[in-house]
Amino acid sequence: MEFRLQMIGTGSAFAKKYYNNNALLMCQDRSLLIDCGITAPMALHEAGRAFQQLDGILVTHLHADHIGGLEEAAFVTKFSGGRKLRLFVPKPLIDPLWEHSLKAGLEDSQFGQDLSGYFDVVPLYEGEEQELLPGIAVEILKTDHIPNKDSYSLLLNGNFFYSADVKFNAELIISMIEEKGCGTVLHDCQLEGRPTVHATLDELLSLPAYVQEKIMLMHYGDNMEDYRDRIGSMSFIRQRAIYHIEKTGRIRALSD
Ligand SMILES: Nc1ccn([C@@H]2O[C@@H]3COP(=O)(O)O[C@H]3[C@H]2O)c(=O)n1
Ligand SMILES: [Zn+2]
Ligand SMILES: [Zn+2]
Repeated sequence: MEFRLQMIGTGSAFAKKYYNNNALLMCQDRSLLIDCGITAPMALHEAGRAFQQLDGILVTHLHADHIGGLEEAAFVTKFSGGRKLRLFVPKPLIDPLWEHSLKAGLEDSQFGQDLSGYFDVVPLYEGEEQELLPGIAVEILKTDHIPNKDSYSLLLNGNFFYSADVKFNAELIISMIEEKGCGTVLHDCQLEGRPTVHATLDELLSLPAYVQEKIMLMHYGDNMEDYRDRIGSMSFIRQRAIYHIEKTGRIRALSD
């Protein structure tokens, strides 16, 4: 199935010019947010949308640029009288998301003793393709980001790879293209400095050109424009532009 994608933010964790790297997926009249960082409430608002209009939110890992907006999402949907949002969470992250991130703000003896007080929680499991919206399915892939912290990349509709936050892993990227037949790899990117917890630009530039051609870079720093001519055969995905994802997993811009 085809779908549309709009990055409401494309910035690295501490970027100021770009919002947190969070993605809106749209299919028919439904929409789902991949990650909901600190800046997501403002970024969604600027994209002309509100949490109450979403059909769900998916969480890839527990850094604040990916979950820091969930308290607002919970409160505004809970008290707007609308329906609960579906919250798609890899199973191992469900308890820590509540206990270590959201409980302090959301625990309420009347309204919320756990995540289910605010969201319809849908656990995601490795090795299973699960439907997020009619027309959009996901398989979560546990990937390496921070030692001993669970973090997941996403394979959407079997042929669109969304890295979320991950260290460079050439085998993973190449297998997504060669074995899964991915039309697009949307990858996080640390533009400068030595490798720490993200793929660096230099590491991604070590990939063969036919692989780079399928890579779009996200989660970049405020100085992204300085790198426009230094990204080989890759390209940058643009904040707030709307893209069409074809049945083949290939991406094409629909708007600026
Ligand atoms: N071991 C770590 C852990 C975190 N960090 C920085 O903190 C950010 C948290 O969000 P992120 O998007 O995963 O990017 C992380 C690094 O910039 C880092 O540089 N090294
Ligand atoms: Zn991040
Ligand atoms: Zn992270």
